[in-house]
Amino acid sequence: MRPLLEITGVTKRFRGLVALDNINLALAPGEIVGLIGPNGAGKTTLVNVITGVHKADEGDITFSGRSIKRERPDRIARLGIARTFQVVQPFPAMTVLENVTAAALFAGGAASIAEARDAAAHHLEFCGLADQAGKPASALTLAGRKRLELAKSLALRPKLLMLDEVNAGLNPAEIDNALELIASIANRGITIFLIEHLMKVVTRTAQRVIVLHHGRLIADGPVAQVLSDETVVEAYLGRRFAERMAGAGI
Ligand SMILES: Nc1ncnc2c1ncn2[C@@H]1O[C@H](COP(=O)(O)OP(=O)(O)OP(=O)(O)O)[C@@H](O)[C@H]1O
Repeated sequence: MRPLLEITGVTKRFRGLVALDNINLALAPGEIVGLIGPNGAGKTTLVNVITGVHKADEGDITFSGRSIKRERPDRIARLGIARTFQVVQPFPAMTVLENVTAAALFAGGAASIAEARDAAAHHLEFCGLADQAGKPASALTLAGRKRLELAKSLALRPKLLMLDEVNAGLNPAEIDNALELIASIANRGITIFLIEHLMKVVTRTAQRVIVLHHGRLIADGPVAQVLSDETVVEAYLGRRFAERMAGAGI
């Protein structure tokens, strides 16, 4: 099957620092892929390069078969790549519904504001926020703001959704709920790239995991295989984690 996203030979430097070093990877339609790695490994830089926030110094990025390397971030978003941010930033004075309506209008395709509002209401329902629609976004809890972020992303009608630490700061019950929501988004055929520190999230949700370390891709494969990979254990996970995973039969 043709990959939805293909990254070939991508390098990104910040002055002397090589933040991404000759990265090659592909995401197939409908996959859930985890992206892990220690602080400073290059995870957010990779997302920023895919979304056009930073331009790659070398290499190419194709989406649905066409190069997006030189496209602007707004154009890339409209082509079907959405992302959430580590720090969620809704328009605080606008209602929850208005926030998602604004995203739907940005995406284009709605014939009128009323149509965008209807689509937004549908996304809020899907994300379990229908009863909060009339509240100002500032009134939401952190878990609520993360759901709002997901609803806004869905309003862009993405083919690829990149979730940057979407579970950070949530309690275990909230994480369970968020994972259920992520799985149901994937069930709609949306490819998910899950940038995570929480290993539990990756092992429970992703089929495949990619590991970055010092800007290099050091592993890419099925979750169980990567988590028992010697290089990954040494570079990132640590011996105790690997033993715990083996004990849990993962
Ligand atoms: N705009 C920038 N200017 C200069 N250096 C940057 C910039 N963005 C990232 N870097 C550097 O690039 C490297 C990779 O950073 P990046 O934020 O991509 O890592 P990360 O894996 O997302 O880390 P974390 O898990 O802490 O978010 C780091 O050394 C970082 O300091």
